[in-house]
Amino acid sequence: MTSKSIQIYDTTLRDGSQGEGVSFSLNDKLQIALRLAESGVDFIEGGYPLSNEKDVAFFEGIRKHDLGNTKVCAFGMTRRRSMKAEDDPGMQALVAAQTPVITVVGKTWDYHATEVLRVTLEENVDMIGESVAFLKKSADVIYDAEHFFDGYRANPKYAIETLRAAAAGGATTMALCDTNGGSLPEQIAEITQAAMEGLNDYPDVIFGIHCHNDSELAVANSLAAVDVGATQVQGTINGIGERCGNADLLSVMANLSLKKKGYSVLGGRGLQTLTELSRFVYETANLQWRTNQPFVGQSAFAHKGGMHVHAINKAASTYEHINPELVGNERRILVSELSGRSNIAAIATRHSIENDREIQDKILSEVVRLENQGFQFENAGGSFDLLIKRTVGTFAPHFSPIKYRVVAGETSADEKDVYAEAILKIRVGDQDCFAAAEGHGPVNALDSALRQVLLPFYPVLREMHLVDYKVRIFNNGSGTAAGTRVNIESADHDESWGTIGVSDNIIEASFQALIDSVEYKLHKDNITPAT
Ligand SMILES: CC(=O)SCCNC(=O)CCNC(=O)[C@H](O)C(C)(C)COP(=O)(O)OP(=O)(O)OC[C@H]1O[C@@H](n2cnc3c(N)ncnc32)[C@H](O)[C@@H]1OP(=O)(O)O
Ligand SMILES: CC(=O)C(=O)O
Repeated sequence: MTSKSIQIYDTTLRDGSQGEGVSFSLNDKLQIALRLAESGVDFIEGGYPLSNEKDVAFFEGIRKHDLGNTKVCAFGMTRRRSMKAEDDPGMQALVAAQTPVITVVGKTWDYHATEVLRVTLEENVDMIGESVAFLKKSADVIYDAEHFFDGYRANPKYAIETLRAAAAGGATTMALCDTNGGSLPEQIAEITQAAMEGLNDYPDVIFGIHCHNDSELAVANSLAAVDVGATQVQGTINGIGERCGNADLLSVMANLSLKKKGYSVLGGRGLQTLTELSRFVYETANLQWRTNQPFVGQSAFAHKGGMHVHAINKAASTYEHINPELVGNERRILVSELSGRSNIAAIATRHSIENDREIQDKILSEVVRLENQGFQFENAGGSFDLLIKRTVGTFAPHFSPIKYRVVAGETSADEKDVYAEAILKIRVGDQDCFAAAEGHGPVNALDSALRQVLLPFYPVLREMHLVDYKVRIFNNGSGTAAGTRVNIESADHDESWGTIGVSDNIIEASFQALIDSVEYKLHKDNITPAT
């Protein structure tokens, strides 16, 4: 059976940028557009040229790149009331963007026409028809029917009349928008079908769907529209966008390709780039990853419960709806107080303890004991690795701390210059070594002092650096004072690893995490301890 190709219309750079906390630079926009084109999306809505200079510059910049089959669209609204289309600055800006496709949004809900635009219903229809006809002289036109589903429920005849005006003006695609994100899948299906019937004398017009996620249904609603014949889905990468966001195109594409029968996206190319694309957009937008994001999230295939891991080790499909590799993601096994032996065995294969139930039990009880004190090993793979080595008896310390002192304060009341100094005594081999260092803060000073002492013995430590430092205050439930948990993320050229420290004292917790981070590096590189 040949599959039906569904066009993927990405509006990360326009509707996505309307999400709270999202602000793309010009370079971010260009980089994301190039990345989207590499993945093979059909359309990239690059921005709103009437809105700001950055979006104008984006259209100038992106023209210099070959995007293959991907088409760039400029976005704008229909002409203003009481104005000819050709005189409207918004229309002129759209044409000046010189894109092969222009997407123009119009009002389809009678209430919006009269209450928001303050025009008669007839003038709104004229605004739509005339705007599309004017733009059509320069580019293909996609018509975004704003509030189509609410509009149809309020006044079906009028909503269809607005679509017909766009079709008569020459729009090739009717993108039906659930702008307020309040519709249910069955409503989307029924109203999309009604729209198609209302335009059945325009057989070349295709239908698209543009859903917002206010009812947490944007992906389901997009799929419902496809079920009844929509052949274009609009959305954003990671679902970023106005209010609760847009349909997450990553989930839409994965569901269409892997779950629903008979559809293909991205020209039939594999979906293995989706996870990387998701992370690229998060990083570029400087947004926190949504770890439990379906398909592409870090936790999407992370298994924690002991019974789950036990089953996964026998057959992955017992607790996985798809093979994570299909979307470029990976399986992760977590270790915690909820673990059974299976978690330990699965995660510790490189320690050759898969079949040693006694050692597995010992490790497990050590994990439970430490988690009781506030440790968490889910994001501290480096510390967990050392815990296994210590339990198995293969841990060989490369140094032992004897004492440290950290001082922090202000240099002068006037300048308010904050300083931190650390003094450290540690034993390396048979030598007691001292170091003193300054830093931007107490942890930075300690790190510098530690490196000062250790580098002459272990030059390989030059390769590693700290990537992230997180502090969490927790109450361990014992009724005593709150504890401090410090997580450090370190990296070298080929790996990153997390370590953890827990104490009543933030400096002590940080020092523990620092020590583990250095020991992990030295162990993983098989560096022999100095004598
Ligand atoms: C559903 C969507 O997401 S649509 C996209 C929404 N995105 C954005 O708004 C981001 C970009 N927007 C902007 O930069 C600005 O709002 C601009 C440049 C478009 C307009 O700015 P301003 O001229 O200062 O107007 P403002 O934003 O206050 O109001 C919108 C104007 O557009 C009119 N308008 C709104 N929708 C339409 C439409 N579909 N067709 C014609 N006019 C419209 C409104 O009536 C109002 O005009 P008025 O002040 O004469 O009544
Ligand atoms: C066009 C658009 O973004 C909307 O109606 O939601």
